Amino acid sequence: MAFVGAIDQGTTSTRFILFDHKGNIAASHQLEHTQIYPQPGWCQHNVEEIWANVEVCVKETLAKAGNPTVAAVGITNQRETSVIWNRHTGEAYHDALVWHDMRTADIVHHLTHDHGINRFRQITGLPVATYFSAVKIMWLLDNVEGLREAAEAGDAIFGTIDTYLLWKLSGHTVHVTDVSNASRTNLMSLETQQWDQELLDLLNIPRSMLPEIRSSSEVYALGAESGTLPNVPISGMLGDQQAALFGQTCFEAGQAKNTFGTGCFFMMNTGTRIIPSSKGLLTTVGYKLGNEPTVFALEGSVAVAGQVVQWLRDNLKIISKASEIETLALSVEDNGGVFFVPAFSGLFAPYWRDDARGVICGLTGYATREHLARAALEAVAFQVMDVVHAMEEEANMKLTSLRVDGGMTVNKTLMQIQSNLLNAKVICPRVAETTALGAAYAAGLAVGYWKNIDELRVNWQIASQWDPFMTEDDRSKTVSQWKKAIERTLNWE
Ligand SMILES: Nc1ncnc2c1ncn2[C@@H]1O[C@H](COP(=O)(O)OP(=O)(O)O)[C@@H](O)[C@H]1O
Ligand SMILES: O=P(O)(O)OC[C@H](O)CO
Repeated sequence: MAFVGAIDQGTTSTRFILFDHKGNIAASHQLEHTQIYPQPGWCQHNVEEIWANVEVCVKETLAKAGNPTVAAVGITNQRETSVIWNRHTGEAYHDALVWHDMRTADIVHHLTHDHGINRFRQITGLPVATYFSAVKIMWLLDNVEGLREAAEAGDAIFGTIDTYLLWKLSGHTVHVTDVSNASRTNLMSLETQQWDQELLDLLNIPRSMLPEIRSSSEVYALGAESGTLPNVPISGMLGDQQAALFGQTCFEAGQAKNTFGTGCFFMMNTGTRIIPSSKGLLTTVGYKLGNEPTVFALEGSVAVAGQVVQWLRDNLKIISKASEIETLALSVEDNGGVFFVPAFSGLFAPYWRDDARGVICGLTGYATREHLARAALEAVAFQVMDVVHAMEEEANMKLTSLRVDGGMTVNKTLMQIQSNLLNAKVICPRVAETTALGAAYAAGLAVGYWKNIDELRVNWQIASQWDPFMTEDDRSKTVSQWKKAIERTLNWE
């Protein structure tokens, strides 16, 4: 029996998962990698460590499954995270700058002041922010000695993590990205789906260092003969949030999902229409299957979700493992008046305020670590509520149900809080690994393992569902306190 594999290279960990034709998981292996924090607000990853983890995850998964036939492999990845390496030696010039790294705040202020953000939004669908790759490339070119010269000479090449992994898997030959990842760089025109020369000139980024932009589902390369996936077609690439949208089979305009991982990412399929946002959402590429028309999406990105649980564990040490947050939160009736806005990387959608910093407010002598744990979970749900409300205003509709996935969905208390705040059903599918599944689907479609998307629709089934129970009065009181807490984060930096 043949399987389709997916490499899911996330912010905190890397997985390789084998799926069968029904979308069931046959085997998987996962490894965490080091988060390097050289200064407050900075975060970088060692791409050699990530690549080593990919190789181990692939080997271990294949061994667990008894070394089966692999029909195709897809790649899905933390998006925007940027690395530049030497095309001859393969060595990275610097650790990858992670999507939530804020070292580029000055570049952003300069660009916003001098050029305004509207031109970027018009062309790429994104505001100028520390989040996207363009300013990370500029920082690397300006701060790593000799790098600009190497880039201009054609020796240094850029990639998001999809591109880097494909380049490694192909035996250092193929330098390609997919249109969903390219749409997160702030350098790609949504209209042409090519790099935009006006923006490249403005930012002084040499075009020759950028990968070729291709669809999300086609054979890009065969795994190198000497590698861990010899001659296996690498035939799907999607940014991880777009992969989750695809894995959740949100194929129709209006269908939406929210992924609860390190951050939270709400995304709604908008069909073949590019819908500009006036409410602080991102207009982005959903996916493109081979030669079919590109499908677009609107996204609400929240920088800190599961990361706040890691922070309570690693920095405050009030829990020793992530699951303990639920036990603590459940041991109190409510948040005891405590509100926690984890604006560790400023605030992303719908606010886009890099001057914001985290606050814990409403503290009295009554507050305990249990209340803080509850406030942390509520913060995740409030942030998702904010982006959903922005989407509802933008699209003039009310969301009645939300498909969810990601590592935090094991937390049933969070799912119930989310349902209450949204006043909508929250639905978790049978296969919770929707990100990897989406990449596997893209890869399998390209090689005919699945014939069409109708074959994928039947694989999506409900595993659990949460219905709201909260009075409108209680909801509006707590939401208005959350808004006051948000106000207190602003104008800090
Ligand atoms: N029981 C839990 N309750 C709350 N958060 C959890 C729980 N288990 C894991 N998490 C959080 O989920 C996140 C991992 O989710 P995952 O989808 O694997 O993230 P990513 O793809 O961003 O690496 C971590 O930030 C972790 O703190
Ligand atoms: O790896 P995740 O799940 O934290 O996702 C990160 C996003 O792709 C950042 O845009």
